[in-house]
Amino acid sequence: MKKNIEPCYYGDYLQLDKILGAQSLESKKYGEPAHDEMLFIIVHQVYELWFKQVLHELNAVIDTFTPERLSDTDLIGVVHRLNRIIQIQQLMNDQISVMETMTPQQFLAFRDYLVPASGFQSIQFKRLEISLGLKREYRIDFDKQSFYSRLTDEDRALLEGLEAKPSLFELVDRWLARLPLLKTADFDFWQHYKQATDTLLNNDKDTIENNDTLSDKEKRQELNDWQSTRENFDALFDSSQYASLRKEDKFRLSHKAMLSALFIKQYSEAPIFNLPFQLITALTEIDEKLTIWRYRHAMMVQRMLGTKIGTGGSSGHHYLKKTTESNRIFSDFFNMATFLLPKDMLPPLPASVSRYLGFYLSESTANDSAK
Ligand code: HEM
Ligand SMILES: N[C@@H](CC(=O)c1ccccc1NC=O)C(=O)O
Repeated sequence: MKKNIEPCYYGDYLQLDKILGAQSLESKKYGEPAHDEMLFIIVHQVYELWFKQVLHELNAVIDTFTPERLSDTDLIGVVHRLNRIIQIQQLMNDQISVMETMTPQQFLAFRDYLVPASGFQSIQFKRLEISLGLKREYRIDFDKQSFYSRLTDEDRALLEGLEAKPSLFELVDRWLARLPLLKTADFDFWQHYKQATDTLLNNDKDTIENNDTLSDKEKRQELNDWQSTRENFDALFDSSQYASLRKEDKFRLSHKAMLSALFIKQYSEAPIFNLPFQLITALTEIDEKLTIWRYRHAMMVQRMLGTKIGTGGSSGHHYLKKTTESNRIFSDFFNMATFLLPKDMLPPLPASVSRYLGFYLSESTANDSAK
């Protein structure tokens, strides 16, 4: 690092004149200044700053994943950055309660001045969703049309450009799919796994059938649910069945990525899988925290507006509540728990597998030609 020549001054360094001079109340322009609009503006500005930081980390993670191969040192950096994002998300979720100190009536004192603006126009939030992996086809119907119609041409072009690039979801999928975890010469995990899951599933079926506390209707319902779990399990061993369930959006990960992730989760305590496991866990956490934010925001909206429509033209609370479940990105990592076996049902990992994977995971892009 070089020695600084000019003295640095706090306010100049942070450009506080710009930041602290950027709160102009709409209500004041109309000659009716509303005390609480200051809070409304500052809370949104703080969110946008955190979005900026989250995007900064996320873009760095995406850049790391973009080359074909990833070294384990790269993976350490990725997990570190994702964990930083998670901490910021926690803060963003907690921040909702600061906004909620404003009462619905205090909000109504300036709300009409904001039409037709709304969070729909937060480009950084949309960038975050798209970069994580939320494609237009996954958005709910209202959002499919409205998503782009309320933006300036410039913003629309920016988001459409981003949609055309690989998202973190796609990059992680590709990385997982390339890990050679499926079969080695002396170890066929999947054959063993299939036998073990058959035993587990049949036990569950017996439990339902012999449960006298269930009515016939309840029993039928539980057996139906059991049947669809059975189909999901079968699809793990049958790529064409997997593909058809994937078409119905039952799975989003590719078949190979799904199996790799499952393998990693099963053997998460093996040192060689620990970093990949931390990656999967961090992505799960990011999805969960974003879902919690959507839910808390939707609750706040209900509290502020009841069932009034939004300034952005949506149905308000109802629309936002729907997006909490439908805008999930890494839901496969959550549902994967369905397929996990207890440790005592797992075959031990042969040393050859660890050695082989150890080589693969610690290999860097530069070493490719040496392979
Ligand atoms: C009094 C507080 C708030 C109310 C009543 C409110 C209300 C709403 C409503 C009704 C929508 C749906 C769009 C519409 O039709 O208007 C929306 C969307 C949105 N709001 Fe808020 N909001 C509030 C605070 C915030 C804050 C603090 C943020 C932080 C940045 C935020 C970010 C967003 C985002 C990103 C969307 C788009 C969500 C999506 O499309 O999935 N809102 N808000
Ligand atoms: N959509 C909100 C207004 C609102 O919350 C808002 C308005 C302008 C800029 C940001 C906003 N925040 C989140 O939607 C409403 O319908 O009251």
